[in-house]
Amino acid sequence: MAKCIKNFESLNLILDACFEHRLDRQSLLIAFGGGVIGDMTGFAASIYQRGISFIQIPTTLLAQVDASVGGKTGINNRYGKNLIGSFWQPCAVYCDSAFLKTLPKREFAAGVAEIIKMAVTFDKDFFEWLETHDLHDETHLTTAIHKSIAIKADVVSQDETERGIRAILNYGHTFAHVIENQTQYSTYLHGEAVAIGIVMANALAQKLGLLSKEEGSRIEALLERYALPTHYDISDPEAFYDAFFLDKKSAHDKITFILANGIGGNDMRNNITKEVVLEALKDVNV
Ligand SMILES: O=C(O)C(=O)C[C@@H](O)[C@H](O)[C@H](O)COP(=O)(O)O
Ligand SMILES: [Zn+2]
Repeated sequence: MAKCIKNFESLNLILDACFEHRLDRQSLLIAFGGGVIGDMTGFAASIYQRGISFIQIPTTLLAQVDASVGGKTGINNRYGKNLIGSFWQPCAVYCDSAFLKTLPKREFAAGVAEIIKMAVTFDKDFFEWLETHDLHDETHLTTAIHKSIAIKADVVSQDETERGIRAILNYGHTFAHVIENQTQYSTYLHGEAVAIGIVMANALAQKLGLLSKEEGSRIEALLERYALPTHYDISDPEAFYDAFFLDKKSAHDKITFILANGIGGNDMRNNITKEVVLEALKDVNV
């Protein structure tokens, strides 16, 4: 699976190629591929000779609706996901839905998970539209891509470096990143881990009275309609909990959880006790 190449070794290969081809500060890198390629190319562009331009040509659904937009770049290390990186905006993002025609089913579903993420946290009407429209239909897919990019662009334009509202785009990710790291980026695609993370975050939101059981079930049903995984066996809840502290949203020993506040709403909480979090994890670990 591609995520295991998002590391220092691959980054070095890109930088070496830049030097070998004598790229200069006027040069331009083109990230042509999925989210991993975009994240690594963007990061290389941000540090090569203190920063050169790059453009994104995303070829997966996940990269088109999410990863290519907003300028988050980076790599993973043994401590966790995307822990080394930069904010570096592409000078353009070109999305062509023709690339999606040959996308493997799992890759397609992984992108849908990020679309659902945006609908749940920002747009109830969009969520209800997703419940009644099949994204395997090309016209519906195009509508969903436009809508997701619009939501993301709106959020990023308010908070480019994630000091506030942009963190909402991390709904499901606090859990997903731990799952991805624990499984060495080789079991789940990023969007699949996000789908599981959304269900875990929803269990927590339900414990806090932010989300009803019925709303949680609707979200889970929509994820399952695209054959996305919604369950992960947590073998060691304490270790799972401890891993949250490496999340970039945690500060001063406090973990910030991004939660749905009803469908179409969101909330950020950094005062949830460990006991409540562990209880929520227990609820989904059956
Ligand atoms: O663009 C954002 O902001 C996001 O959080 C989008 C996420 O879907 C994406 O996976 C992002 O790379 C996660 O960022 P991170 O800061 O949690 O590593
Ligand atoms: Zn993501």
